[in-house]
Amino acid sequence: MCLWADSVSHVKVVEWANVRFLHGDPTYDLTYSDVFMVPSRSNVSSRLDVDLTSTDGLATPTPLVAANMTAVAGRRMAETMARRGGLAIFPQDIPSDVVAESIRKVKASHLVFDTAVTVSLDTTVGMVLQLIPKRSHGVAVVIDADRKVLGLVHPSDAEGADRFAQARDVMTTDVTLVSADTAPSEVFATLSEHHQKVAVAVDADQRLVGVMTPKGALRSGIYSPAVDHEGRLRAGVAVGINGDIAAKVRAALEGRADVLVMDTAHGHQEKMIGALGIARQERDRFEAETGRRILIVAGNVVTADGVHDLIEAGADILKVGVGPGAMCTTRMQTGVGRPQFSAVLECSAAAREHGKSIWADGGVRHPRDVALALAADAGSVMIGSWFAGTHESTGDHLVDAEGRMFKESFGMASARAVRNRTREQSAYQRARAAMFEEGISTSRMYLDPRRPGVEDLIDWITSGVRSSCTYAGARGLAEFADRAVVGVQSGSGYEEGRPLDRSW
Ligand SMILES: NC(=O)C1=CN([C@@H]2O[C@H](COP(=O)(O)OP(=O)(O)OC[C@H]3O[C@@H](n4cnc5c(N)ncnc54)[C@H](OP(=O)(O)O)[C@@H]3O)[C@@H](O)[C@H]2O)C=CC1
Ligand SMILES: Nc1nc2c(ncn2[C@@H]2O[C@H](COP(=O)(O)O)[C@@H](O)[C@H]2O)c(=O)[nH]1
Repeated sequence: MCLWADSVSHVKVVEWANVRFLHGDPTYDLTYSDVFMVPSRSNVSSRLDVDLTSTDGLATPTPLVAANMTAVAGRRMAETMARRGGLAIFPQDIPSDVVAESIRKVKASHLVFDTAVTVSLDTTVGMVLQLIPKRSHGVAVVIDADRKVLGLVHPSDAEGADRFAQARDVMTTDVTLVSADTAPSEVFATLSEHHQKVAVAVDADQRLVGVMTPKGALRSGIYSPAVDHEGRLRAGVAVGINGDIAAKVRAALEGRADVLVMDTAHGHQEKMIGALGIARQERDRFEAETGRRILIVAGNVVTADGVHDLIEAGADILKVGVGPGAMCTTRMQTGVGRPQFSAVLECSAAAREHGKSIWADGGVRHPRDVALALAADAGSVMIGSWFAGTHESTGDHLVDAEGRMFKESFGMASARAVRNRTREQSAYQRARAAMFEEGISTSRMYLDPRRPGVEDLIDWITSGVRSSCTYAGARGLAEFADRAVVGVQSGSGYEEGRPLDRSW
């Protein structure tokens, strides 16, 4: 720790770990809400000049990871996250053959066009309306047995129709068809010209490839997809620390996982260290056979000691965060955990000593939280509950008494998740395991009507982070962590920054 004068802003700052603090060394641990960043002189003249490539060794174009939670990460989330440059991690509780099949589908998806919601001519209107919200593009494509496009159903087409009417009765045949190699900017122009909301891409045999909205076309010009060695979308898989670790790791690797997440609540325990040793062995064997090196993420930890021990045991990236999660009861139940900003700061510095990095896991509720985690030198940021409230999360759409759409979420250490995870054990063992719940079993994650899709949230987050980088004068995330100057604020300081939607 040292005192020094900042050459740009001339404020006295203190270097603590990897971030510079205004006004000296904080004497207690901090959450994201406790801190703010001050602007510095910058020569970055456009937010689009900022490169958001993750600094965690995976080098994904967008430093965001959808958490390995059953209510969050499934096939649609994985595909959409990767198309926009991030990642999703399939949870440990899903059988490995199901995960492998989901990854196969993710890797079969188009890099640019979104996978369509498809129905046949005789699908009932009730079913069509249930399927449309599974994706953000807001339509169902009617196809025949050969995947040839017959029409489109918009929710408005089905208004007033009997639920047992069929897609053929309500579909429109006024479809903007484009070839699958059309540039997104051209798709955008065509849609504007025809006043259409969605273009349908087809191959040379007129078979459906995917769909694109004007927003999707814009996004394709901003984001690069996260791709594997074959140019296919990437996805990760989580493995718990119980049972046959070698078999589970092998199944994940053979199922084409691009990153392996060794995951438990208390990552700094001997059982994790043993499990990591096994995972590393399997990973190295896989590399020798295939030439593909898969990075291992391990956690969760919140101390430098935890970081050092897990890196020694084989971790390439550390998952950091105990108790900040929205579904989490750990802190209230055990008193254990650590305010997340300080946990990220200390653990990222410890990991960098080994040339490694961390993921800041949990507690993110606003774009600013992601920016602060990256300023504290997280390589990527993992988000669970916030993403649970989107079209692409795994849950069904539900509607409350006021007509607001929500999805149900739950913690991975809740009684509900524990019951699921221990389903092959005896009733007695399951009941005993469920006594140790550290998460909530049901919660409502409302879809934000302005940002109902995970891509809307990614846009919101990344535009915030790009802007944070330019305020700090950084063109990339390593530079951002280097240049960010952080201050500690009071509760009223935080409150002052919140927008007001009505007068006071
Ligand atoms: N980031 C966080 O703050 C937290 C995250 N989670 C998430 O919940 C999911 C389930 O994790 P987990 O409960 O570890 O389940 P796991 O199924 O991975 O089991 C954990 C194993 O570790 C043993 N263990 C020892 N001490 C602890 C402890 N303090 N907490 C938990 N297990 C302990 C358990 O034994 P025994 O059951 O006999 O004690 C069990 O064998 C994971 O996805 C995890 O990331 C859960 C809690 C906190
Ligand atoms: N203590 C618990 N932590 C949990 C549980 N389920 C998930 N998690 C952790 O939260 C993050 C996601 O945080 P969020 O704020 O974005 O929702 C996740 O990755 C886990 O580490 C739980 O039941 N108990």
